[in-house]
Amino acid sequence: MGKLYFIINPNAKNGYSLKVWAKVEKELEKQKITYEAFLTAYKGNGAEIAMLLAKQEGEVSITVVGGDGTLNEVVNGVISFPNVKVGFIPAGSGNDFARGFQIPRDPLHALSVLLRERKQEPSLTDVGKISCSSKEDLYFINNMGAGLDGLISKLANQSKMKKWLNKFSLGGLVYVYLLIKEILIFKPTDVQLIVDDILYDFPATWFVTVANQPFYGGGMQIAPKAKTDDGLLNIIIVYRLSRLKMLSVFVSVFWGGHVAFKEVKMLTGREIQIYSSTPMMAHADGDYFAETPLQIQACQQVLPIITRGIKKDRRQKELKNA
Ligand SMILES: Nc1ncnc2c1ncn2[C@@H]1O[C@H](COP(=O)(O)OP(=O)(O)OP(=O)(O)O)[C@@H](O)[C@H]1O
Repeated sequence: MGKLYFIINPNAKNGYSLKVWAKVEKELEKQKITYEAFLTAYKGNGAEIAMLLAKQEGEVSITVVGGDGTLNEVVNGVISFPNVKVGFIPAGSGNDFARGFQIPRDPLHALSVLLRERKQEPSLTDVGKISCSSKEDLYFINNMGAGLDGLISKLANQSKMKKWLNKFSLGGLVYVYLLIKEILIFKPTDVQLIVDDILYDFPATWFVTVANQPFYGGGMQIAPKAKTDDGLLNIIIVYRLSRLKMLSVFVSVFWGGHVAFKEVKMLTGREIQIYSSTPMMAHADGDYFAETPLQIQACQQVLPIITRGIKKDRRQKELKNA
């Protein structure tokens, strides 16, 4: 069993992460568990710390205390090191990873699952790899999106209102506000997708989301059928619909009802190319990344993670098929 490392984003959810970490640290000391902790100092530092830790010989466990953005950094830092297992204690404002991988929201409960599960074989999760001409490849563990959601990620991350609302645990409202505002002015564009060598044309497209797990944007079920270890990415395309209907699609995403709209197309695939008539902004795990054109590839079961979620899902499937 490798040494336990923690990477904490002290700014996640406006410093709420430090309260979470204080609870976790107290419990680790109570249980006399050896660990080492690092606070990130700036954006991108989580990936650097994770990569340095990963370069050690033997098995290493790195647990993120923060939000999905810091987790994304750590995933990118360790992706080429199979000796690293990644854990997560949710302390951010969105926490979609925790939802999708069944990690408890309560810090001490999440820690007890982590301490138990790290003694077991890790679960292997798929991740997506995004390539484009202007930047290095970037991996995502939850989802990526191009179009309206990419634009909103960019605006939300720059927003002063999000910081202020986070003080009252209401940071998520910024996304709702930006979404309603942008729905009124956003200009949809024509999109061509190539999914596993098949070409699809989507006129007047609002967004294309590529998901590895069901949850997105702080609890919306964008891809209700997504599985994290099937080697497939779930693609959701929302196109050719009025601004008013776009609003109803958005509301219905909270319970996964958007799949019933004829303007919402669901596909699955391993290799996806996104082209658009005008460039679409894209995010990876909620952080703005680049613009279209983009290539996305599913990487099957490449990342060991410490969670009970995938194994529980698989056991249920095996029981159903027995
Ligand atoms: N010390 C730091 N200073 C500034 N930015 C940081 C730091 N550490 C991490 N980041 C970046 O801050 C962004 C947000 O972090 P994180 O996701 O952990 O918290 P959050 O926004 O509160 O939660 P969520 O992503 O779940 O909404 C990420 O893009 C991450 O890369």
